[in-house]
Amino acid sequence: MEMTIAGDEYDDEAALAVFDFHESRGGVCGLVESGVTKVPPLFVTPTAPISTAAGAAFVAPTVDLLLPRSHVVALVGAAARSCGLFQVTNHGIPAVTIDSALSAIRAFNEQPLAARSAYYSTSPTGAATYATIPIPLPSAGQPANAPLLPWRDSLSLRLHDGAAKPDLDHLPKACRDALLEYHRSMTGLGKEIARLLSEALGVGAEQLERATQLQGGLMQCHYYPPCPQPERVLGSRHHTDGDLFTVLAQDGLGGLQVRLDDDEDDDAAWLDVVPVTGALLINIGDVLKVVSNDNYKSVEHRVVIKSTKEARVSIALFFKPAKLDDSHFFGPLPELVTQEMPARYRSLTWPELLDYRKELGHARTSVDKFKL
Ligand SMILES: O=C(O)CCC(=O)C(=O)O
Ligand SMILES: [Fe+2]
Repeated sequence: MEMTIAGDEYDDEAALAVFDFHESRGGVCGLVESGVTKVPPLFVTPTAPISTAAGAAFVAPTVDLLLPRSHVVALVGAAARSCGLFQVTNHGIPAVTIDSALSAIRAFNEQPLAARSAYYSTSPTGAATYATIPIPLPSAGQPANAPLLPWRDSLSLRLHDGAAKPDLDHLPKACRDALLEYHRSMTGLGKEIARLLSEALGVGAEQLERATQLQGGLMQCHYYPPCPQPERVLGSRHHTDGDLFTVLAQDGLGGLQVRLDDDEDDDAAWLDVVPVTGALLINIGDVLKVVSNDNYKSVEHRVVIKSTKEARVSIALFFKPAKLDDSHFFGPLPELVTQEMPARYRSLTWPELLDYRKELGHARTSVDKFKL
């Protein structure tokens, strides 16, 4: 029986099917290993088939971090203003660190089910959880317009400021050392990106450095298995990231797409982000859109599945807002609020933003609720 999934609630049958899927604890990879030739209904996009063939290609603006600093700042600023996405090269992270981390994620996902299923959990707590994370349903009564589950298994690491040492013992052996090394190497780069984005706003490098939580945070290691019917699924539904910025590493397969025009609602507006060996992508998120008082864009993106044979791997490291002067609130930087450019947003907190995103099912490029 075909099950259609639309509207804003799971029906009983769908809820049961999702439950059974999670009970298998093997993720989408488990389905593929069991030899499915047809995508199960839970994963099918209710909209028209996705065009997964090479669409219009988009090479993200490239910033060579070894250029003179003033050039780098200008390039970062232009990219953050025009599209909210850029890639950095000569970033100082050894290629072997990135490659080892990507390989380790592959190894974790491709080990026998019994080894990976020990980490399977849909509740986002603890140092490491592995799951096919359901696509959030909007609670505001809008049509979901998305499958219930993405064609993706994610290993989520929650790494605190080095304080939570015991937690680290719970990280899976198959990938622990490589992922910790990758994570460690990112603190310096995160700081540098925050400083560059800050300078490019003309507010001095320290402003965003202070506003960004540079240690710890959430690192999601994504594994997108091959799919027998790629045009029927989504690796990730369209969304903007909620944080200040995200550093994304990926292998060479491709599948990440961006939509640069906010008003455009048609499938043809999606552009294939061309993977560039050795480069790291920087995605501007909703918090920075607010803090920059709309000087910067938070880019809408999604992931489609490109291959019936090969799995894609990526790592998203999210830099979220830090507590500033004992306050949990953030808002447009005072230096960016002028008579000509009044504050576009009121102050808000990170949990407030997360709640609002949940309400929308993460679907909109929007921090509208906080607009003044
Ligand atoms: O896998 C990717 O390329 C993107 C992942 C992503 O958008 C996210 O984790 O927020
Ligand atoms: Fe994202």
